[in-house]
Amino acid sequence: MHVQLEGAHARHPAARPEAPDALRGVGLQVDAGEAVALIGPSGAGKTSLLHALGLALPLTQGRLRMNGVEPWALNAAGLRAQRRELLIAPQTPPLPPRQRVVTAVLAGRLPRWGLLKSLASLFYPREAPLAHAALAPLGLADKLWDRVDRLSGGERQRVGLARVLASDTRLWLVDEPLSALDPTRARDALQVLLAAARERGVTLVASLHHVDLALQAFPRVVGLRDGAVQFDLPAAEVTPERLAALYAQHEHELQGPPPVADAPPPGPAPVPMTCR
Ligand SMILES: Nc1ncnc2c1ncn2[C@@H]1O[C@H](COP(=O)(O)OP(=O)(O)OP(=O)(O)O)[C@@H](O)[C@H]1O
Repeated sequence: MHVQLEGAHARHPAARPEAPDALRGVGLQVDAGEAVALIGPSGAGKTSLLHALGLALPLTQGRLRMNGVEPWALNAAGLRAQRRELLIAPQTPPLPPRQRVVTAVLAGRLPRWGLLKSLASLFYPREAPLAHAALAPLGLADKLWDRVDRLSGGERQRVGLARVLASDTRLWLVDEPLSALDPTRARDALQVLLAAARERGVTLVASLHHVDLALQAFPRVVGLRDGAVQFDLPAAEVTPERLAALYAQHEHELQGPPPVADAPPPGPAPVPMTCR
């Protein structure tokens, strides 16, 4: 899907009146099948930009076009149809505690399924092979029938990515997909995501706190700060000087998130023993 933002301003409904807009005049054009990384310090507007592209945050000024169509000018049914073409993957995937992994992954298909098929899938997930195929490249094939609340944080995050792989949408908007993964898993998961998007011609826009990974893996990198695009360049042209300016006063974020220990979920609470 081709997406184009011009002079985009947006603010969150709950923003304090004196707070500046989350997006302040963003211009961005992404071709069908292109992969773009968003980087920038905390509060730069990366999530807001993904939500604006994902029709979850309306523009207060400017224009958004998707395949030449202005989605916010459509009627409610048209807007719903446009939303079915895209998937927003939040940093922490919303996974109900007792849900099975297979059901969580197949949720990536829900926008395409009718109500009956969606409900039936909750009780009898017929498309389990589809979920299995999405989990396998992320190293989670053996977790298909596990409960999500028995997974570690990193496994849950990879289930969120498997949900993206299982969807058949044309635009993937992925918000910091690697925060709970160790460096090797993060690199592998990113390669899986990029390869799948490339093979299927899906447009991929991903925000990343791992600046090194963004520069290594993505052909094009957009630097955001204070709700505006600071640079939009091929990764090879993003120099240390540009990064230093982008992260000025936030230098510690340039190192990426702190290393994670992907601990298994906490076990059952200890049972108190009483001695007579
Ligand atoms: N739900 C909200 N309500 C009000 N203001 C918000 C909300 N979410 C974000 N903002 C504000 O919008 C601005 C941009 O935030 P955003 O979350 O898009 O940044 P970000 O670059 O994704 O940050 P991070 O890297 O920390 O996730 C910030 O000033 C933030 O305080």
